[in-house]
Amino acid sequence: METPGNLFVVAAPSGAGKSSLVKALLELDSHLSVSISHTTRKPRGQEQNGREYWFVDESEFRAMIERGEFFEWAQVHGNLYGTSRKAIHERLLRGEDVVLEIDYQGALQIKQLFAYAVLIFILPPSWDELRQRLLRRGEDGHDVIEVRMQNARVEVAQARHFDFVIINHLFETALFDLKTVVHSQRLKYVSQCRNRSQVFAALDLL
Ligand SMILES: Nc1nc2c(ncn2[C@@H]2O[C@H](COP(=O)(O)OP(=O)(O)O)[C@@H](O)[C@H]2O)c(=O)[nH]1
Ligand SMILES: Nc1ncnc2c1ncn2[C@@H]1O[C@H](COP(=O)(O)OP(=O)(O)O)[C@@H](O)[C@H]1O
Repeated sequence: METPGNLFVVAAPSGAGKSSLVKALLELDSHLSVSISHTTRKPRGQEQNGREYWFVDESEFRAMIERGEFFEWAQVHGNLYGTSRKAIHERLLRGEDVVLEIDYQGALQIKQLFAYAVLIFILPPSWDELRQRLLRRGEDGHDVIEVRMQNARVEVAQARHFDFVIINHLFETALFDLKTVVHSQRLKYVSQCRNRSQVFAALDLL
């Protein structure tokens, strides 16, 4: 089999710019694909089932948990989110690089399963700017934004557990930083092959 691909995990408080950065990165990097999570959150205006997320109801999500279909899952801002095995495992086995856009709880679970995963945390330049971005995005109501601002304090405190922290002040600078992290990990590829194969063997993925 091929050597498993690189696994990048990007987490951030809501509104920091994580989705925008990952989208821009994917446009620049054809070797990278993004994992589509399952969520019980309702779709926003332009979101499509199977593109941003797989939108499911809570009973379906809980049945997937029971069947052991998730590598990780967590409750975030009152909704359930999870990365299905199906979403990433075949692609990693084919040697493709995969990026997960998930919260810090999921990121830490992934690190337990895949020690070689690279954890990247995106910070906003300030609390004020974070609120402005949530308001400008115009997708969430006042109450939802307040919950996200409160949760952001807890989330940002977790940044120290991550391998890299990128401040998204100027978008192009943050994108450059993200690209650099991805490229540097690829340069380490050869030295990590053995460890990666061992993890996959231990998880019965080979
Ligand atoms: N643990 C976990 N968190 C996820 C997953 N998918 C998305 N999230 C996180 O859930 C949070 C809310 O995501 P979303 O509702 O899209 O809001 P947004 O971050 O404001 O765009 C974000 O921190 C996401 O990174 C997943 O599969 N697992
Ligand atoms: N560096 C930046 N400067 C100004 N606005 C930004 C920057 N990065 C992202 N944004 C904007 O902030 C809002 C939130 O970004 P988004 O990518 O949806 O965040 P997240 O996925 O972290 O919740 C969007 O309207 C986006 O266009």
